Amino acid sequence: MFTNLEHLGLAVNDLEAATALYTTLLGQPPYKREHVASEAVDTVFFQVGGSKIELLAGTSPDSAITKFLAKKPEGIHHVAFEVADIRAEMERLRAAGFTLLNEEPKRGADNKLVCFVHPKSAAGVLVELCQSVESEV
Ligand SMILES: CC[C@H](C(=O)O)C(=O)SCCNC(=O)CCNC(=O)[C@H](O)C(C)(C)COP(=O)(O)OP(=O)(O)OC[C@H]1O[C@@H](n2cnc3c(N)ncnc32)[C@H](O)[C@@H]1OP(=O)(O)O
Ligand SMILES: [Co+2]
Repeated sequence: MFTNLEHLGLAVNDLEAATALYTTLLGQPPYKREHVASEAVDTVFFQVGGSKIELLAGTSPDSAITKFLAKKPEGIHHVAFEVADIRAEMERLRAAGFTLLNEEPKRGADNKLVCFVHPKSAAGVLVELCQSVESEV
């Protein structure tokens, strides 16, 4: 079951400049900065009510964010939903014909297990499923 819009992922060229901008825009500082080596990204998280903004910058040429920004302007990169049971949701989406970008859940940022759905099977939106690690059975 999808339980919440967990975060909006924004791809940015200059993480420090974007962090300063969003600190002013949101009127609050980020609550977390995290490097995710497996994705070759640096992330900065802001909490906005029940949702979050995740700023992402690529840290290597083969980072998905670097590749994205080589072809597209800065902006919305993905939408992430919180799920109660990521494995069950992956099975459900596979059976429904969605293309998943990873076979198994993988460690994401912010203490989450994550999986991505290809934008081509989600009406042009890169969708991320997130399950809190603490809640993993
Ligand atoms: C996990 C840490 C953190 C977290 O929250 O926990 C993150 O969120 S990390 C986020 C970065 N990691 C990822 O995005 C992993 C999943 N992404 C991928 O596997 C690729 O980026 C992929 C498959 C979506 C695109 O791969 P690639 O760029 O090599 O392919 P193309 O450029 O050929 O794109 C194919 C096709 O898809 C369109 N596209 C690409 N990226 C996006 C996007 N973010 N949103 C919407 N559409 C996207 C692209 O335009 C191409 O379409 P076409 O019509 O053929 O031009
Ligand atoms: Co994300």
